[in-house]
Amino acid sequence: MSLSHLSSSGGGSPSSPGKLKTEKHHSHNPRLLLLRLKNHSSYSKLTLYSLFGVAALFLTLFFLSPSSSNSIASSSSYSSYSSSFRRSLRTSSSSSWGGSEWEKKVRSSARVRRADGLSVLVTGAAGFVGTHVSLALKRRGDGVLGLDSFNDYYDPSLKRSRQSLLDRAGVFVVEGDINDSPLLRKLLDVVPFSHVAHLAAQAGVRYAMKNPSSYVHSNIAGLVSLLEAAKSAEPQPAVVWASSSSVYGLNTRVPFSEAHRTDRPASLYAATKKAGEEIAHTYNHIYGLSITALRFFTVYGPWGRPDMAYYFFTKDILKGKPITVFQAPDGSSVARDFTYIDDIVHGLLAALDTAEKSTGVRGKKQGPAQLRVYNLGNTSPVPVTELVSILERLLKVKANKKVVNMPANGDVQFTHANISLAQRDLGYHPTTDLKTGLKKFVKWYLDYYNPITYKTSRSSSS
Ligand SMILES: O=C(O)[C@H]1O[C@H](OP(=O)(O)OP(=O)(O)OC[C@H]2O[C@@H](n3ccc(=O)[nH]c3=O)[C@H](O)[C@@H]2O)[C@H](O)[C@@H](O)[C@@H]1O
Repeated sequence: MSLSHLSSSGGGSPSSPGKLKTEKHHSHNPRLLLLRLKNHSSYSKLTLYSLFGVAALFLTLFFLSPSSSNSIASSSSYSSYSSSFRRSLRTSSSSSWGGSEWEKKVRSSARVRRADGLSVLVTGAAGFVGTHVSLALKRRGDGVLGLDSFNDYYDPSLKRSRQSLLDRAGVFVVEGDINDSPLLRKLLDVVPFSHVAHLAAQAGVRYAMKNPSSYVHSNIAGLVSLLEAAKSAEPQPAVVWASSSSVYGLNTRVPFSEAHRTDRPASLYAATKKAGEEIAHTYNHIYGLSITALRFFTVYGPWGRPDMAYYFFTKDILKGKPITVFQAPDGSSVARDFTYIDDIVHGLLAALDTAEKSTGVRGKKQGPAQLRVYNLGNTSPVPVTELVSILERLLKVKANKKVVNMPANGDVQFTHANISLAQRDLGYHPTTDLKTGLKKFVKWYLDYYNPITYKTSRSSSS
């Protein structure tokens, strides 16, 4: 239940708008409000009791939380705490941490099990890319600790399923927000991480018009909070983080190279990722943090993100619902350099493996540190119309397509990565074409959701 919902639910019965109005007028007098409520229906009493209940729960949780004493110490960390608290309320999840049992789990998850292995803090570990990266690191014997806020930007039950997968692989995911500075400090204190794979972010290009502040919260404030913790840690970890192909914005030179302009973002999402790259520069420059930004190009695959077109197209095609396919104003299709998750994981692990150590000691730079930016794309753009045709063939269902001109929603018409830099420095060689990758995605999707509609449509068409 959201706080806004709570605040709007106080007062009289929903079926008596007149009474509601009067109560609003006197709502500044709590005694009068109490008296009025006493004479009201049981519905009103219930509402009042639940309000008191939630307030009591809020206070209890606040004072019991291990981070509350730290949080009260400074007003900025207090506001970080309360914002993460609000977020966890919204997701009706608990984000308690601390204690010897908890520290034991943290250490055990982060324990390195191969010679010269890495110990990596993966933020956004229950996210799409975060899950795959955590599993791949764990498989090769690296120590991995996850951090995730489990927010409700998309179905949190999918994140919980990914968490179960991670749990079975021995990866513990701490529940918390990257803006919770005391928590970050604690994690970096308990484990001397060699690397941070920072994948927690507010993703999605078009959603930025609906909820702009969530982008500032996660992609700007959250990144600063993470880098602050990293620069003060002993040792300073090397940071590899997810930037985005969207930073190329209105760039028309193709394929997109790291040397091209990125100062014309087309969406707030892109602007926050671009700002992240500049923020990374300052932390590298002042504190000697080794930082690598990876510009991902429309990553897709099993365990993917339900807010992305390939995912919800699959869902809607199976349900027989119409899908909206964007086209450019001149009638040409929009296209994306769709990149398969396994290729991205290889690129990211190579970025971790080639990251040099940060140079700062006790928050002071001791010498120049590595600062890198790489495109991780597939180098082969595919029109969205073709994406739909592939899905139709794989699902054996015809899509109900509505082709419309691309709305002014922050989307760009075309993306295409030049990956020669990543090829040279990371040995990055994507190997999965869209058809092969979507086949794996569809197989996973049908397995995961086992949709009745799909079974019905197959049996009726055969
Ligand atoms: O490469 C990136 O940097 C970005 O890739 C994706 O963003 P996007 O490429 O817009 O991916 P989708 O939202 O899945 O859209 C894919 C294509 O489908 C099109 N589309 C989307 C939605 C829709 O209803 N119809 C439609 O034709 C879009 O215009 C786009 O060309 C991710 O959502 C971003 O988080 C990520 O940072």
